[in-house]
Order: sequence, then structure tokens, then C-alpha cells
Amino acid sequence: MTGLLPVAEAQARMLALAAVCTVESVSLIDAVGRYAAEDVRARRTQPALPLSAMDGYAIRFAERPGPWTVIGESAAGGGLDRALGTGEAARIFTGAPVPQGADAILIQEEASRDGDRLTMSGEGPKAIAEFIRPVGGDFAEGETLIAAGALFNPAAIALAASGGHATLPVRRRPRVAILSTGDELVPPGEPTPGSLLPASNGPMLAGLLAPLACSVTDHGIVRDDLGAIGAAFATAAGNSDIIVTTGGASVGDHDLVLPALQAAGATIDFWKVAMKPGKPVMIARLGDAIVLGLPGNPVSAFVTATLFLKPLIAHLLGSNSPLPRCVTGILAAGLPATGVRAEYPRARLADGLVHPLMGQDSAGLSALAAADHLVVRPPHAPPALVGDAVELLSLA
Ligand SMILES: Nc1nc2c(c(=O)[nH]1)N[C@H]1C(S)=C(S)[C@@H](COP(=O)(O)OP(=O)(O)OC[C@H]3O[C@@H](n4cnc5c(N)ncnc54)[C@H](O)[C@@H]3O)O[C@H]1N2
Ligand code: MOO
Repeated sequence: MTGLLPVAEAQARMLALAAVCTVESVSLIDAVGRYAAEDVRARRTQPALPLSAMDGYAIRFAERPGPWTVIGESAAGGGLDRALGTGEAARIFTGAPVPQGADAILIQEEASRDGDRLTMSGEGPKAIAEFIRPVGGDFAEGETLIAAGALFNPAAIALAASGGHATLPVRRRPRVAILSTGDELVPPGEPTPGSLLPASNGPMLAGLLAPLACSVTDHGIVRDDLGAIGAAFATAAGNSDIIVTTGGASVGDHDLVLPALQAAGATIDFWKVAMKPGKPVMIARLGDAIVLGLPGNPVSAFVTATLFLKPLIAHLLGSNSPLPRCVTGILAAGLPATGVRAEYPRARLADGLVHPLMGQDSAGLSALAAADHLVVRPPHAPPALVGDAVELLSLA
């Protein structure tokens, strides 16, 4: 239990430990940011009829350049009550059904109309079916629109709505409890005499979680005392799916999260991950709750929350790809060789290049706040040079 676990292995073990939340059916808006608990299939075909993509006239392509006789109109939600005959055209609007007999749309900018008489004044449609959206062009009834485990982002919500759904199957929102341990901490805004300092990890974690589909309870500051930490665990365990702690995770005499968990009867799965910042990361099960012990250093807490807490929540919500995905960027400045731990230097993307920031200390919040990406450096990597491609994790 004292060795350093590779990051990917630690993430896999964490995900294997945690069961997904139960299924519930919620409104479309409530489903945003959650994941499909089962395949969502189309209950209708879209478009259900051939529809015009433009305002203009429904014509027969072979009859260009006209003249045609305009016999009526087709508006969105309506339609023409009969088929077009030879030499006939219909006024048509965007989203309106294309009458039977028509096979192209002449846009109104390229049409000239005098009473019922219509002729082509511009180039006209270049091919049969131009500006006509065919039946089922978007999707057909019965098709899988959103696969189980995929994210309901706003576009997926629109797709589900278009597919005939008013409610969606999702997983219950995980309940997350935040505990900030440390005798040196005071609530933000309070005086900080001597070596006291504002507890910034709680608001940071709550901020990271705010856009996610979970409910968060910040239990505030817990003193470095075995009894106090144990009592906080006991309070949180009954009504949390995840308990996330910061601080007290290392090896000092005041680092009491591990002994408090052991005293509470928790099963410790791992402690210490091969990453920098963020080595003392702990995963345990306490009753039905997963405990994620993060280091106290503010940047370490942020980076480990990005790599462990956010994926854990996505997993509990039923995501089929809970781990963060990297993109590639080109370095504007070099980075030193890495040691036994993977490293996550804070960086900013500017002019298409990755600029590592000054102040890569695990307590350096200024660089963290200026960063929009973490560079992902594997263990035992040689120095990275200007112009090298590197993996990046977006902090957006
Ligand atoms: N002898 C060793 N010492 C340390 C090791 C080690 O392996 N051997 N690991 C280092 C690493 S790496 C880290 S990271 C830290 C993690 O320590 P803890 O998780 O035990 O955190 P604390 O000691 O409680 O605090 C560290 C640091 O962070 C400040 N802090 C804590 N909580 C907050 C908060 N809520 N808001 C703002 N700042 C907070 C705290 O005051 C300390 O300065 O251990 C190293 N030591
Ligand atoms: O992991 Mo600690 O986060 O290196 O300072």
C-alpha cells in the first residue's frame, strides 16, 4: 500500500470500486450534463415528410427556366392540398412540406413573379432535390439517437426532443461531501494571524463540481484531530456517495485522514499515486460511500480532483468514457525531464502554442488561476523541447 500507483492504474481501480447510481426518469432540462442510462431511440422520423430548406418555389427541375403557374402555397406546419401538375409551381417556405410532383426548390432570390406567372431569373437549382430535406435525412424512427453512457449535452437534448422524448433515463445525481482538514485553516475572509491561512480548497472543489450533475455539501473545516475527522466521516457517510477530503493525506504527525478512515472501519484501496503534484491520493470505501482523500496543497488538490474526482462523478452518472480526454499542443518553451511521477505543469495556450507558466509549485495558486491547460508529462520522460508536441488536458 506504500508504493506509488501509476495514474491510469489508480483511476481504473477507483472506477472499479464505485457502483453507478440508480436510474431515474427526468425532464429534458434536468438531463443536461448527465448520461443516457439506456439507448435513446427515435420515436419518430425526421423529417417526417420532404421539407424545403429555403423560402422560394417548389418546381419540377426538368421544367427550368419556366414559366410556371403558381397554384398555391406550402407553409411550415401546413402543406399543399394537391400534387403539382406539368408547368405548375407552388410558393414554399423554409420547413414546409414539398408538394408531390415537385423535385427542386427555386429560391426566391433567383425567381421572378408576376401574378401567378413564375420564371427563373437567376441560376436556379443545380440538381434535382436541391434545397429539399429528404424523409429521414436526420434520423428514422427506431434509430438509436443517443447511446447508453453518452453525455446529454444541449445538442443531444435537442436531438432527443426532436426524436419525440419529453423525459430521459439518467442516473441519480451523486451526493458529494467536501471536508477540508487542517488546524491552520480559517474560513475565507476571516483574519489570518500568524501561520493561519484561508481554506481555499473547499470553494475550489465546490467550484469544480458546480457545473457537474451532482449535489454538493461543503462540511467546512475539520480540525487535525482523529476524533473530529472520524466524527465528520460518520456524519457524511450516511448521506453521501462520495466523501472528498483535502489535507492530512501525507505522512506527517498531523496527517490523520488515513488513521481516521482505518478507525472508522473503511477499506483502503490505494494511497499514493505516481503524479506531481498530487502524490498522496487515497481511495477507500466507507459503508456505501467512496472516500477520495486528496492532498492539502491547493494545486495538488486541484490536479487530483481533475484526474480523480471529476471522472468518479462521471462514472457514478453512468458515463461510458469518464476519464478526461487529452488534446495535443506544441510547446513554446521547454520542460525539464520527469522522474518516477507523471507531471502536470500548468500552462496557457496562446497564439496556438503551449506556454508553461512560471511558479510550478504545488501551492502556487497564481499560476493555476492563469492556466487554461495542464500539460501531461509521462514518468521518466526526457526534457521536452521548444516545438515538441505534448499532451494537454483542458481546464475549461
Ligand atoms: N516527508 C514527506 N512530506 C511530504 C510528503 C512526503 O511524501 N513525505 N508529501 C508531500 C506532498 S507531495 C504533498 S502534496 C503534501 C500533502 O500533504 P497533506 O495532504 O498531508 O496536506 P497538509 O499537510 O494538510 O497540507 C499541505 C499544505 O496545503 C495547505 N492546505 C491544506 N488544506 C488547505 C485548504 N483547504 N486550503 C488551502 N490550503 C490548504 C496546508 O496549509 C499546507 O501548506 O505533503 C508533502 N509532504
Ligand atoms: O504531490 Mo505534492 O502535490 O507534489 O506537492
